Amino acid sequence: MSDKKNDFGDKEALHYHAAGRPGKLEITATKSMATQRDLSLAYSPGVAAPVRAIAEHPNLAYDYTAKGNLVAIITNGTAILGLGNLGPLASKPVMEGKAVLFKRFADIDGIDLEVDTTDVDEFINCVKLLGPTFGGINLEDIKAPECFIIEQALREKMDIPVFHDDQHGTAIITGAGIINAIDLTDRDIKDVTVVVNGAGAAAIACTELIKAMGVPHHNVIMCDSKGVIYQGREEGMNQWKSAHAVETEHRSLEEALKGADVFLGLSVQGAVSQEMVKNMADKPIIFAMANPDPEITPEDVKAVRPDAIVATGRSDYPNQVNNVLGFPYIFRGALDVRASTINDEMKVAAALAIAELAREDVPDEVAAAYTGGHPKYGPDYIIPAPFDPRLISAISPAVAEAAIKSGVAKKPLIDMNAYRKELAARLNPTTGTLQMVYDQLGKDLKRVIFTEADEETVLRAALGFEQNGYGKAVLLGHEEPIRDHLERIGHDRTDKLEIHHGRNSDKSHQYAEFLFSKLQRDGYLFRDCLRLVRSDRNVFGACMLAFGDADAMVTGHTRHYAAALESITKVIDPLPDRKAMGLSIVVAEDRTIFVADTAINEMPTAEEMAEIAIHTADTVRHFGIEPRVAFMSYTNFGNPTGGILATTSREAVSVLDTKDVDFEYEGEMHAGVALNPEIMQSYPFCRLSGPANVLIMPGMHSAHISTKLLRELGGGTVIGPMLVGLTHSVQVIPMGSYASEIINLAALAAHNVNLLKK
Ligand SMILES: NC(=O)C1=CN([C@@H]2O[C@H](COP(=O)(O)OP(=O)(O)OC[C@H]3O[C@@H](n4cnc5c(N)ncnc54)[C@H](OP(=O)(O)O)[C@@H]3O)[C@@H](O)[C@H]2O)C=CC1
Ligand SMILES: CC(=O)C(=O)O
Ligand SMILES: [Mg+2]
Repeated sequence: MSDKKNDFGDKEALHYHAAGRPGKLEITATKSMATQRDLSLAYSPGVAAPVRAIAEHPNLAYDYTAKGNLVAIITNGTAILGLGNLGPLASKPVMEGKAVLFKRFADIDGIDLEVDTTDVDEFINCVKLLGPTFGGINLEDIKAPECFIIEQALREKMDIPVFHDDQHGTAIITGAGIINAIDLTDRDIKDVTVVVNGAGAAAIACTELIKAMGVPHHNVIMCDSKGVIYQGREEGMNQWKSAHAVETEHRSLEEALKGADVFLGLSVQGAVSQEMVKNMADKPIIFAMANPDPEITPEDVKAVRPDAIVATGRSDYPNQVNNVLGFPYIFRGALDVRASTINDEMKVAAALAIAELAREDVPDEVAAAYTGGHPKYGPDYIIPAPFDPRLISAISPAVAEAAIKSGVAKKPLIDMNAYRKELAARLNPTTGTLQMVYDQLGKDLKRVIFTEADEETVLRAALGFEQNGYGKAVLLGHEEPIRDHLERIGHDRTDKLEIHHGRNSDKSHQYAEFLFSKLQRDGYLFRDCLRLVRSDRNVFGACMLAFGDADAMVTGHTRHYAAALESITKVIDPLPDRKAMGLSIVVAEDRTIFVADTAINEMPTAEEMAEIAIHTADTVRHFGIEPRVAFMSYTNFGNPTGGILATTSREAVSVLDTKDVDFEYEGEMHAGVALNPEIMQSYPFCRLSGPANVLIMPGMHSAHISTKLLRELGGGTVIGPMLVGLTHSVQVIPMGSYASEIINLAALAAHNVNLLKK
């Protein structure tokens, strides 16, 4: 039984596994199988063509089958986590779990194979014979010392990567954590003394890696179930343990831990007591990694050693040192360059990439996935969290690059930068949609105002925007809180930042005069305008744009959309013949859809809807997407007749018919017809050549509600609403946006500057 740090019990865990379709996996087809023709292509006779091609050129299996993205997670269940030898069938939930992690974190298709034998040769033969099916083999939870023999033999016999996760996956993450824990406690790796508890698969591999990283052999004492492994010991030994035997007086874990700097636990629950950690050196580093329950809990450590850095293998404590941080990404990199093996160079590259990533600022999405505030490199954050979306683009390219350099890549990558972007887009389709925008920004840096820079989230976004090379961040806000946040975040280049506030700006008078010239006939006095410029950041920022003191602006983190817009439009006019409007971008797994008007025109007339469609189509083209516009309704082509909302959508189509537009449009229709090609086939006269990618809504309520629903229910990532149709580039973010969402809109704001010039 666990110590119940988690908030669920065994009953809930069992229900989770049994609910709906039992287990955690299913297989889905990647090709259409809707018609007789599809069947002929996928199976007989169509399948004969790839069969012959592969028979002639075996490498074509990577082009015509799932092999290249398919990894087998293979075990015999002899060391299931720290639960021991419970057999192959009982190990299935863990192996299915690993398959899910492969998919979730690296888009790799994993399949679990539980092999019913403890005979080493039988196991080796079984796995070897399965070779043609897979792009890689992940061995899991096979006990030592058999695992060493099995892995070694399979590496020699197979031409695809074979990787025993409990050995190398664990060693890589432990290595990364140790690098950072040593750094944070001001130690030198050559001086640290280490006690390793456990002498099995994980412990031996971790010990080998930390020694390769610089910990001297004689500074490491290894213990197993019989105590210290000292030179000359005979009981319970094997060649792998002997390699780590040292000359020492110590015979028990308790004795070995006296004065030790580091404890690495890869054994069983409860193997370490509070008494033992009390006697360790100052600022001890304690990695209690037995799963599911550690050798000692962080609470028990902290009660007696508040100065300790503690890590466990679990996700419900800080510092999760678990191989989930490694194996998905290591295989991703190896598969993508068709590496024949995963060698030491690739493992070291992975460890360094992980250690490095922990020292960078943490994005809000990661912070939001964990309770306890925004993690910052330090004793409680020595290693990135598994939900960190940056892991894939940090680790996999490092592994791929090391494979290429060490000569084991059969398909070297040409463009590492493009690969990094592709990886980021693979798990977060938003990145793909915005990539073109980001690519263009790098070539032409714009000055973008962040109006609420004294809000920490906005400040992080501004710094991230600048650090990523998207443009120059111009900060609006009170200087003192901005500097306080910067200090807390650990930003050390404050001298390079440009901070403004209307209250102490020498431009305020000039801006107020300009504003007065615009507003005097609306009853504003000069002093009203001066007050606005000094106190309303949206007015001040908009004036900066009007005077060319900055190129674009992003605002709205703490003010309602309408309120922010009201201030902005006091200064900035709509474009001639254009309507200001809000355009939201919904990035779903397999497509990107634009929805308008999500922000400004509450009940557009038919003419206004047509206008919104024209401007949206124009904007969509700037994203490199050919618009297919659908006018939305709850009715389809006049059936049923419907009320004002339906008829307005229908009339908007008629209005467009009278204009000479160069994009596809159709309506009125409901969302099913617009987005589902099979339903659309029921209306053969429909002029759209494919599913719609621009949805023009009959009112702001439906536009707003539908995009918010998608955002909350997880049907897609929603960017925006993006404000279009003003003479200067301004974006108003939804209140309380994450830093990454602010960066996206800041990037769009910078990108739109050039569109306005066209
Ligand atoms: N956090 C992570 O990412 C990972 C954690 N682990 C954890 O590490 C542990 C070991 O896994 P693995 O190496 O695969 O298993 P193995 O079966 O290969 O090794 C188990 C080792 O633990 C030793 N052991 C058992 N009881 C004790 C004890 N009371 N004191 C000291 N040593 C003991 C065994 O000693 P002996 O040789 O005498 O039998 C053996 O050397 C498990 O708890 C597992 O969950 C493993 C992989 C990854
Ligand atoms: C994490 C893991 O692989 C184990 O505990 O065995
Ligand atoms: Mg394991």
